[in-house]
Amino acid sequence: MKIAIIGAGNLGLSIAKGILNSNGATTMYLTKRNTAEIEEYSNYGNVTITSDNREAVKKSDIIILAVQPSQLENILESTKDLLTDNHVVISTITGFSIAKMEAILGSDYNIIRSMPNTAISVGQSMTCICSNEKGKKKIELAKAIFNRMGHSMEIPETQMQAATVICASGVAFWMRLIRATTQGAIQLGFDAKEAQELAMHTCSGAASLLIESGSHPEAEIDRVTTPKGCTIQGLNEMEHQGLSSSLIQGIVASYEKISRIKENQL
Ligand SMILES: NC(=O)C1=CN([C@@H]2O[C@H](COP(=O)(O)OP(=O)(O)OC[C@H]3O[C@@H](n4cnc5c(N)ncnc54)[C@H](O)[C@@H]3O)[C@@H](O)[C@H]2O)C=CC1
Ligand SMILES: O=C(O)[C@@H]1CCC=N1
Repeated sequence: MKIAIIGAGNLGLSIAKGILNSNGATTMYLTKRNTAEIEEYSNYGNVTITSDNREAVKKSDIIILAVQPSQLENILESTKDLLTDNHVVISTITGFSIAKMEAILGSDYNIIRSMPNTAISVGQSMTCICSNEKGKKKIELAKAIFNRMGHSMEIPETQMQAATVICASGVAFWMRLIRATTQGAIQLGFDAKEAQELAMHTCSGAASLLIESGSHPEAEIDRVTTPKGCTIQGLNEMEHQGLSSSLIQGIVASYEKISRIKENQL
């Protein structure tokens, strides 16, 4: 696959790392206005660093857009004459609807809208995707690309904002939970490094249990909670303090915020 990543910033570079780690591209173009910061990527034999988006589009089949929302329109305008039937345009831009992209490009091109998260750099992103009418036949290709770097799910575009909160912002939410657990572990006597190791591997193991068994979280909780034991004591105290409620309220607040962003109107 010949892949161009237009906008090699935080997310664009995370995607580049994920693709490189999974040997997912025959050639890759990474574009950025000032390329000095990403020169190191040219050490990979198949990667070209450039500030020329037109060259990247011309020489690639899969165009991954990872610029800030305000930069997208100009980029689409300045490259649209190069697009062909073979191109698959994959946007990662938060809040930029397919209708808005079609208003610039027209509806004759394969357009995929995606919401990966930053764990894509380590091959563990939960990525939600949807497409325009024309792009429907490319959804499986897009899923195959993202499945190399984690897990993907096709969703209706109307759920994209909710997916942004749960999957993209979700990385930050889980980080805070891991940090809080780490702080608790330090209070119980572990040093900071040990505490983080215990917290993150326990978190990863808990998620793996659900992924591999397919069981419900409460079923796994029942396996851990000894009657009159320490787990139920801790869990109930967390709930008295509003653990589940604060998480749900935070998720809803995040969703309300993203829903207020003007560009999100479909
Ligand atoms: N799914 C997720 O977890 C996240 C998604 N996002 C979304 O990803 C997009 C990118 O966010 P970040 O990577 O944080 O932004 P960023 O600002 O780090 O990266 C954007 C990059 O685009 C480059 N750029 C600007 N104009 C350009 C042009 N004309 N041609 C080529 N490159 C150009 C900039 O130099 C910069 O390196 C945003 O639209 C944001 O909404 C952002 C953070 C997390
Ligand atoms: O915080 C934000 O608004 C963006 C969208 C998802 C991740 N970062």
